[in-house]
Amino acid sequence: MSRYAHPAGPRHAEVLPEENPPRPPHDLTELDPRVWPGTATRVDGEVTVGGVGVGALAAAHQTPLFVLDEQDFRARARGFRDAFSDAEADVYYAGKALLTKAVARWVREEGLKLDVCSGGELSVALAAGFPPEWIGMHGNNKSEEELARALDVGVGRIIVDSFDEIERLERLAAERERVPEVLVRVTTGVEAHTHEFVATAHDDQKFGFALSTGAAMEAVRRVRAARHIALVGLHSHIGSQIFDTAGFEVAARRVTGFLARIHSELGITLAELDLGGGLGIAYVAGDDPLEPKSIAESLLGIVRRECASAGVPVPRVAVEPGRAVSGPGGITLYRVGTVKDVEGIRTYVSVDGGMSDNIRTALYGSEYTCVLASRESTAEPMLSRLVGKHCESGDVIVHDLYLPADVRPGDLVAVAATGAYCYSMASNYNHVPRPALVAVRDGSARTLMRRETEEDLLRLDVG
Ligand SMILES: Cc1ncc(COP(=O)(O)O)c(C=O)c1O
Ligand SMILES: N[C@@H](CCCC[NH3+])C(=O)O
Repeated sequence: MSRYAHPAGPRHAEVLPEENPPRPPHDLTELDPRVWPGTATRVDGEVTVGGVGVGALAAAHQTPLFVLDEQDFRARARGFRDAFSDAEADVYYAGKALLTKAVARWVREEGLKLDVCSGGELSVALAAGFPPEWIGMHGNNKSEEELARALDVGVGRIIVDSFDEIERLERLAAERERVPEVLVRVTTGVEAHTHEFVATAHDDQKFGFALSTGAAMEAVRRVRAARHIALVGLHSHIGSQIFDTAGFEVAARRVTGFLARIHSELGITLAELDLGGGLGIAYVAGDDPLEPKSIAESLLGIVRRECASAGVPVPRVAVEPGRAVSGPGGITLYRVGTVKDVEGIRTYVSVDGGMSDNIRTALYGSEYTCVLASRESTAEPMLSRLVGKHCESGDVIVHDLYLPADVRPGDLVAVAATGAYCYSMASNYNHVPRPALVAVRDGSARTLMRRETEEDLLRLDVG
């Protein structure tokens, strides 16, 4: 049974009073600028992004289609760089959110560094000509091959995450007569206000060394004792899609306090403090993300104050935003295939993608905004569920949304804020080829990732 009742629409006359339904928006055609890419607008009723209409995009590149507003991406990258420029802090774009060769080049051109967390992400960065010394390498279980490659290409820094890794890195570095710079990843015990799957600073999880158990201090000691590893700093990342400053602030205070403790107990001055990523973005109306400038002021202020009161030099600060750079500029276009009214319950609008191009709804219960994009309609709002084509009833893209009641097969719908963690988490479930990713700018579209074909899928099947 539905959780929601439709207030008035013809398709949902029966009222299911378990909970209040979401209210229909005043205007189903509106593109809320907080949620949609900077250049998104309607022209003669059709949604356009980067000056290109969705109809033309779908005709040229088929659907589903990831569309990325290059101007929006670059502006957000610059926004972070500028927000942290006073302190000469480093901004590392977290490539896990979305990484292609073109994206890596934009990141470089906008003056950001790059955080990678696998050999695959590292290869994309290197293939794009990204300077290795501007790359930070993450991962809680980096393989020998990944660490060896990071050393061989000379990545700027490695963030160590386990005692096994410290030993492994020391051995690999000694074999190569190299001395990589490392940061120790610390878990500060902060309970970030976000989905439990994306919170990363509480003690009971796989990342980092806990401050509370003494593991973090032990890691610092071991790295110091290792002859082929240079300890340059500490790293803390509390989680992702976070809206309130409190979690960031408490973590910054604790990790700076730890830096001061290292200074007083071990006589070591650490030069770098990386406070990770995690800034939330607006997925639906009412989401109220923090501005890079305000978070920069608050974090830098805390680090300076804590250092001053402990009498330690202020370290160079780094942050690692991913979602907040690539998320808002991306949309996904789908073509409606079937519209099924489940009498008295709701209407299921099925599109030609689903959980293989957006797993976030199924995985985290994420919310999204979706509009009819190929045309405007004055039909009344119909409470709908946007679902995919996969063989899974949890294959939902948007649980509850209002679409015009005349939505029909052939229409294009657009889902907003899919630039982060959608393409990068895409799969081939049900042997569905992954969509193309195109960048739009100044009226033209450029393919960044071509659509996968069935031949691509069969190529791997060598049995
Ligand atoms: C270590 C680290 N840095 C940065 C990020 C980027 O996070 P976000 O995309 O939320 O900014 C993540 C992902 O949560 C992460 O694990
Ligand atoms: N993949 C997650 C965020 C995790 C980021 C990596 N630590 C998301 O879509 O929200």
